[in-house]
Parts: sequence; C-alpha cells; structure tokens
Amino acid sequence: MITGANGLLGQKLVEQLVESGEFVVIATGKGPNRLSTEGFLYQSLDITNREEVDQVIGEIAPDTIIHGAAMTNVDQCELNQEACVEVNVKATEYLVRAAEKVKAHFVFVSTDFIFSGNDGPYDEEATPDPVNFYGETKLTGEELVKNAQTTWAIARTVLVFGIANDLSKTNIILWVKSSLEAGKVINVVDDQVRTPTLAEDLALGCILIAKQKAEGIFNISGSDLLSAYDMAMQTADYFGLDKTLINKTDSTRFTQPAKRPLKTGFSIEKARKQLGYEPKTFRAGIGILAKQIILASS
Ligand SMILES: NC(=O)C1=CN([C@@H]2O[C@H](COP(=O)(O)OP(=O)(O)OC[C@H]3O[C@@H](n4cnc5c(N)ncnc54)[C@H](O)[C@@H]3O)[C@@H](O)[C@H]2O)C=CC1
Repeated sequence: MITGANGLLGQKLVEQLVESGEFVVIATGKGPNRLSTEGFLYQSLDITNREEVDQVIGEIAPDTIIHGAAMTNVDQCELNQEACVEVNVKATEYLVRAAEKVKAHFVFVSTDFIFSGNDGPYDEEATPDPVNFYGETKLTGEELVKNAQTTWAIARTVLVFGIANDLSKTNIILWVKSSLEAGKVINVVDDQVRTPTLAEDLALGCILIAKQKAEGIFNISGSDLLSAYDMAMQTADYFGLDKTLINKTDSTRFTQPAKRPLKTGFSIEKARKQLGYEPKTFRAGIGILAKQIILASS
C-alpha cells in the first residue's frame, strides 16, 4: 500500500510495482485517482483523517506500507506550520498506529532536510539538526517510526527530480532548459550542494526495501555530489544550450521563508551493499527526463 500515490514518488512507485508483476498494489491518495497507468487498486485516503486511516488499513491489512505522502513545499511548511504538523507528524502517527495493528512493514520516506547542511554529505549515523520547520516535522515523523511496534525502515532522500504524469511539477532541469531556450539569464547558487535523486531511483530504492523487508535507515539518493550551479551547467551541456546565460551566485542573495541547509548530500554505501541499490548518474537522469519530455509532448 502506497500513501501519496498521486505525487511524484507515488506515481513512479505504482508504475514500477505494477510492472514487476510481483505485488497486489493498493495506491492511496488524497481525492480521486490522478494516475495515468492501470493494474492496481485505487483507494481515496486523506491521511489526516484518523478514522479513514484506521478503516482503510484495517480492511486492506497490507503486508507493507510505503508512506510517501507529505506536505513537501518547504516554504509553505514554514508559513503554515499547523497544516505541516497535521500531514507530516500527526498523519504519520495515525498510519504507524494502524500499521501496528495489522503488523505491516512500515517504510517512511524522509529527507536530507533533517540535517543542518554544515557538514554534509551524510551517512545514516549522522546527527540530525534541521534548519527549517519542514525538516523538524520530518524528523519527528522519523522518531515516531523508529518507536513503532512493527518492523520499519526509513528511506531518506535528497532533491528528487522527475516528470509527473500531469507535468505539474517543475524541477531544476526543466527550469534551466526552458529558461535557456528562451534566452533568459539565470542566477544559480553554487553554495547549496546535494546528491540529486531521479524519482525512478527513489522508487527503486523503496521497492528494494519493501521486497527485502529491510529494517533501519537507508540513504536512497543519487551518487553525484553537485551544487545547483553544477546541475545547471550539466543540463545546459546535455541539451546544447548557452552556458554563458548561467550566472553563479550564492544563497545570501535569496530570501525565502524557509532556510535551506547548505551542504547536504548522502553517502549511499549502505544501500548499495545491503540492498543492491545503484542509482543513475545525474547526466543519465537528464537523459531519462529528456525522453519523457518528448513522450509527454507527442
Ligand atoms: N521532492 C523532493 O525533493 C524530496 C522529497 N522527499 C520526501 O519524499 C516523499 C515524496 O515526495 P514527492 O513525491 O516529491 O512529493 P509530492 O509533493 O509530489 O507528493 C506528495 C503527495 O502527498 C500527498 N498528500 C499531501 N497531503 C495528503 C493527505 N492529507 N492525504 C493524502 N495524501 C496527501 C499530495 O497530494 C501528493 O500527492 C515525501 O515524503 C517527501 O517528504 C524527501 C526529500 C526531497
């Protein structure tokens, strides 16, 4: 059972799980089914509704729950903290309690934003110290999961990029591509460092965890440690666009409601060794997006 199935990760998870043919997939999401594929059962589920959560999980009694739903807009979390707590903390608790009753393996998707960004890249043992409210709520979610009376895993990830089926979500690659194609000058920070993650790779990592019923914390991200500026330059290079339109800048030039950690990124050695997880390079990820852009516009 997947939560947040209409989201970017949710869509990729459902696609890959169905394609493998090994699972009965229950996709749950807020409101109607917005997935473009078939071969699964869809159940509308607002995870902030405790009764609904109890009822749906009680009836389905899934083997495994991959909890990908979250309030993911970091600035909105800072501005609307009550709503952020409802989704990222309280709903996670409802799901954990319901999972305990049916003894489901519980996989929680978490974030590099639980870290300060002063001393990345991080391994699974590093000490969290979030710099914004979103990070705080995801860390509280992790604590709830760690104390669950059922088996659990936490899949932490970093800057997820991919193409959603309704093209609703933008990402750094799409932004750089469209700006440079329009001849626009863009300012890109070189002091925020990440290991960007192709959405398909994150889904793959979650599925490896689910299949093996692996327990504990796993870093599931890309392996290339890049600044946002590096990502922009690689994107321009891939599409043969004008790199002189990309200006290097730093985070002090931007004011956003939520502070961003500077240097995060993950070491993924544990997932490589224990799960057999191997992500694409960032360049290969751009290539996959490029094909999806062509398919979406044809
Ligand atoms: N996108 C990123 O760069 C990163 C994402 N993550 C984590 O990865 C996970 C997946 O993220 P994405 O797929 O990128 O996000 P997304 O924003 O595309 O999907 C999240 C989904 O959760 C759903 N949702 C929100 N409130 C809900 C509710 N009350 N009931 C049911 N569903 C609800 C939304 O409708 C949406 O479909 C999240 O847990 C996020 O915290 C972690 C690090 C980076």
